[in-house]
Amino acid sequence: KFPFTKNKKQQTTKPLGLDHNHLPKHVAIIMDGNGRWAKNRGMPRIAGHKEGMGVVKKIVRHASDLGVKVLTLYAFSTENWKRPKKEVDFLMKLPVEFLNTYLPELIERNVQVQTIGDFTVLPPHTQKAVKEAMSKTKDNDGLILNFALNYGSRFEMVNAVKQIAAEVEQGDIRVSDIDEKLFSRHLYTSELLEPDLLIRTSGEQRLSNFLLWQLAYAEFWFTEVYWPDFDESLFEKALFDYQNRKRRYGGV
Ligand SMILES: CCc1cc(N2CCCCCC2)n2ncc(-c3ccc(F)cc3)c2n1
Repeated sequence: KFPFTKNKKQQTTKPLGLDHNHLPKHVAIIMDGNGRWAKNRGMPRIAGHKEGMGVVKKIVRHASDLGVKVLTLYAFSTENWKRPKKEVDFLMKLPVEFLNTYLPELIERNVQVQTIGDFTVLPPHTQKAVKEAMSKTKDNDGLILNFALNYGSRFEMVNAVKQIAAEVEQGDIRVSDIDEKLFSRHLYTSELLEPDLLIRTSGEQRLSNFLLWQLAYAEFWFTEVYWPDFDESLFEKALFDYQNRKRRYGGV
């Protein structure tokens, strides 16, 4: 007799906790809501960014402890240059401050710092701090902590098209060689696994020109919570929901 339950719908027990053996390998996060968080408290926007940086440290620790392989954080988009100069100057100091206080722990945790985005237009002090972190952690094989800095997905994709067109023009490749794999290899993320899960805070349900090609098959998880109020338990809830979406309860 088939093990069917009385009623048509398959009844299966839903796991209670996180299955540490089936975590998403690559989690991407749009850390949104820092300005609104500050505004609601009558504080300047930069206070929200500052608070948000503390949450980055907490979530990096937790992702590293859980065994997530890659964590990509949208820290600065190409659109963010339109913010007031004072705010942009503040934001451009955050990588320096973050690494001054946290690089030793990242090294101890075997974290490898990487970046995606058009790096060369960042201020020299920002570039210097991030380059130092990348070189000091390049041999680590723990969590890959990947910061999207001055990143824009459409710029990245047009850039790839230009590179590929130039390779065809030079005769390095033929048009018939161009396929999805070759295109992916011309993106900033060429060495990375594609994201399995995208998390976005503050209730916005948009991609905002983030990893448009790479997120083609990712699960999207949204929360109303502003990034400064995001924490380890919400992070685990996103991973738990991801696991329960990927599982099919008896169905195909
Ligand atoms: C360049 C703008 C920016 C903004 C920012 N925010 C503000 C916006 C989102 C909330 C988080 C705090 N963070 N937080 C960490 C970094 C960081 C970047 C590179 C690196 F190597 C180490 C740390 C960061 N960078």
